[in-house]
Amino acid sequence: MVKVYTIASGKGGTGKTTVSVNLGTMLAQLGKETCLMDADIGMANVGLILGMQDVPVTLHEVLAGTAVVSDATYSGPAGLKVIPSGISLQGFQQADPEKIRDVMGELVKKFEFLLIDAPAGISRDGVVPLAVADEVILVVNPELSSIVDALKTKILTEVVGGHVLGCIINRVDQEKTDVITKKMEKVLGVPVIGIIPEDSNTRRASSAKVPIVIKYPSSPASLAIKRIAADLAGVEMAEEKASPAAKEGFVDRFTRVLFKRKEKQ
Ligand SMILES: Nc1ncnc2c1ncn2[C@@H]1O[C@H](COP(=O)(O)OP(=O)(O)OP(=O)(O)O)[C@@H](O)[C@H]1O
Repeated sequence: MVKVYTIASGKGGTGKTTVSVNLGTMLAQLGKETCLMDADIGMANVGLILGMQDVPVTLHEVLAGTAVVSDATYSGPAGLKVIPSGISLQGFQQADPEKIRDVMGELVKKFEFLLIDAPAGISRDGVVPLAVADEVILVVNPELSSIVDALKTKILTEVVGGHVLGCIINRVDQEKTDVITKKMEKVLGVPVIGIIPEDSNTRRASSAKVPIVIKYPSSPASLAIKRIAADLAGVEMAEEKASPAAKEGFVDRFTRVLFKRKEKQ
């Protein structure tokens, strides 16, 4: 039986796409047939994060009725199947978000897990992914504005007949984990299903266009994402120790030295 999760936020930039890409990759690595669809059709990022920005057919064409789902499905890391959205404004204008229901109808026959990266904010194209999922997962940062916007998304999900499984708190200062968990559960009224620490390797992995769970598998954020994926997949995972931040690479070191010199001049 397929399980459909929509990864939503409310406020933009909370790490929704990072979580979607890495959870999808981990589920695939755990041997689950998994597909990630970028339903953020106005501000698509999945393709950019995975280096698929130049693919010829995207979800835009499928939602415009000029291509079929299989034409827009690509192989990603660890065997994850990816349906990226396009980045053109014209493609966005021609895409009909209501058609996501038809796309899902096809995908649910083929996969064990379908992850949908939803748009941030409250918009017409954002409502369908909230309504069609089995469960919605909110990705929220510890800041008040992020919590308030996540609460609005939770309420909207319920209004359209969807269900929120819980929230993932991303970019957490590890020393404040207990306080923030209690606060989040109280304000949002949903369980915290994962806590991902602030981790500079996230940005490095994103620049390299490789999911952090593959590029830096022992990094603190990777370990947190692996735990969430294992819980969703219902598999036991041995405890792994986080390794310190990745060593500075040659390019980083070169840039740092170069800029230091320039600053001194
Ligand atoms: N745990 C983390 N530690 C440090 N940086 C992070 C973490 N998670 C995400 N980021 C960084 O935060 C930025 C925003 O992440 P991302 O693009 O995933 O957010 P988003 O919610 O999908 O944004 P949008 O609303 O624009 O779609 C990126 O630069 C990403 O590398």
